[in-house]
Amino acid sequence: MSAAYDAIVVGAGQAGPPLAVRLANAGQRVALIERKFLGGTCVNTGCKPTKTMVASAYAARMAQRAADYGVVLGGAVGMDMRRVKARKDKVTLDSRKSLRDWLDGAKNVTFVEGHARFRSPTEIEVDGKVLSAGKTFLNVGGRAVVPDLPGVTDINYLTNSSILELDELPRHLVVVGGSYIGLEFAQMFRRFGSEVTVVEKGPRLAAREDEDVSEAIRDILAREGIAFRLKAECIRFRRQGSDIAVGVDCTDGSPEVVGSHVLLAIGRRPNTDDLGLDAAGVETDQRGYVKVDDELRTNVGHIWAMGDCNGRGAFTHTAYNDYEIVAANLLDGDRRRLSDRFPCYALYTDPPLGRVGMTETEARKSGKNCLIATIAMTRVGRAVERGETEGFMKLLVDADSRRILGASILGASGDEVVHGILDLMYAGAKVDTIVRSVPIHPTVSEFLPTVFGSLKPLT
Ligand SMILES: Cc1cc2nc3c(=O)[nH]c(=O)nc-3n(C[C@H](O)[C@H](O)[C@H](O)COP(=O)(O)OP(=O)(O)OC[C@H]3O[C@@H](n4cnc5c(N)ncnc54)[C@H](O)[C@@H]3O)c2cc1C
Ligand SMILES: NC(=O)c1ccc[n+]([C@@H]2O[C@H](COP(=O)([O-])OP(=O)(O)OC[C@H]3O[C@@H](n4cnc5c(N)ncnc54)[C@H](O)[C@@H]3O)[C@@H](O)[C@H]2O)c1
Repeated sequence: MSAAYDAIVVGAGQAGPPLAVRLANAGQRVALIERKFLGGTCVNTGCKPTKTMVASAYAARMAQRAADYGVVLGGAVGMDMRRVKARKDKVTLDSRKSLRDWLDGAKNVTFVEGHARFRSPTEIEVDGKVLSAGKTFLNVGGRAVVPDLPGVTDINYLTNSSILELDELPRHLVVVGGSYIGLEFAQMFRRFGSEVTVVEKGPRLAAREDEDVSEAIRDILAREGIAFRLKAECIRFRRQGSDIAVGVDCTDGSPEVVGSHVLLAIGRRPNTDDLGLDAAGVETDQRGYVKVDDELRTNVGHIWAMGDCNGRGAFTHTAYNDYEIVAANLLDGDRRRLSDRFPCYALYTDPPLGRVGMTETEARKSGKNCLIATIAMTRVGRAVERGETEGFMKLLVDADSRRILGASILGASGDEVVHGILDLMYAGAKVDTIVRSVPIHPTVSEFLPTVFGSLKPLT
């Protein structure tokens, strides 16, 4: 028995549900298939739970620093990890429920629970039931990489999913991987009161960023008491009583770090290995990401791939934008393109790093005639008033076109401030526009005209 639809959407992450509803509202019969939780990674094991816990960690930090602000607390600051978890669970469950309510209210969308696998280019099997459709949209996301490192199967390691289930405080959390996921969890648990060591195989943290940004992030986190073991080449694990010994073989320091818990945060892989893509003839690259064109179409004309599984973005906003691109082209006659998008994201350490466009390293490699300006957050009045003066801003401009090339804003509200720059880039405006703007005082953003006004050649 096979059920026929106009469209099948596989995966209810950030792109699948809105596309299913748009197609259904346009009169198409749509099946939306999800094997686990509505909302996918972001809602259940990614952005939402982590940023909710980052908020708890910020509150803990402010309580620990209360005396700096003249606030007298009744006693020592402590954590109730069960309440931290309960708060996080509520935010996640509320979000999942509101998505469920929205989909329940959508006409023409059939929600199918189970694991989807292609049987042919137009047929998908879910728990023995076959669904067919003229168009299929993949939104299957990704999962944590579990490396094939010696001893890894002998220990109880944590990933970004299982660490969210902890309702106790790790005595010593060893975080393997010093990038976005690792650093957010490292700072969070340090603020909750754990001893934390970050083990990174590369020579620096967040290696996609400029070296000065990586250094500043490391300094900020080290001042909070996080230990780092960089250039950790031969990582291996062994049990030591109830603890876990992580072999790091760094060039200096002890060859082992012994912790009570280990978090693996060494990257993500797409959920495309168990999707039967061969049966559909859909091509992937060497790492398993589905190959797509500028409109997110795969090599099979009636199959599209959106979100993390296409390797063209790794964020919630890029997955959602993929939905917008597909919907615009299919339903609105609006030729939106992947190549219209500027890279942008934030790292939610505190202070956060807001990023858009090129890094300084990329600007140098571009061969363009570039201008650069920087300012330390110690010079930003609002940051001083808030007692949050760590970090700096770095801005890059094309000297010939006077268009903004990129920005790294590591500092108080850096994740928000960067949007003023992002908006100008989308507007195609010259930097002179912002130099003449009159911003509100006192804000962190008010320094943008001043900094853009002090551009120097990038030598
Ligand atoms: C710890 C962490 C923190 C993050 N923080 C941020 C952040 O602050 N900001 C940000 O922008 N991004 C963040 N991200 C990244 C963000 O979560 C992802 O980029 C985003 O969720 C990708 O959405 P997606 O729709 O592509 O896939 P997903 O959200 O992963 O959804 C895919 C869905 O498909 C389902 N699925 C997979 N295979 C099948 C199948 N065969 N059959 C049926 N269903 C299937 C899965 O169960 C899942 O529900 C974070 C990620 C992590 C891990
Ligand atoms: N704020 C955000 O938007 C946010 C937050 C978290 C995650 N994410 C998304 O999740 C994705 C994955 O993040 P991630 O931090 O897991 O991966 P990543 O690919 O960004 O970084 C992995 C890190 O692990 C290191 N590494 C790799 N193998 C190792 C090994 N064997 N031992 C030690 N270190 C090793 C790498 O050198 C790198 O520094 C990101 O690309 C991002 O898109 C986004």
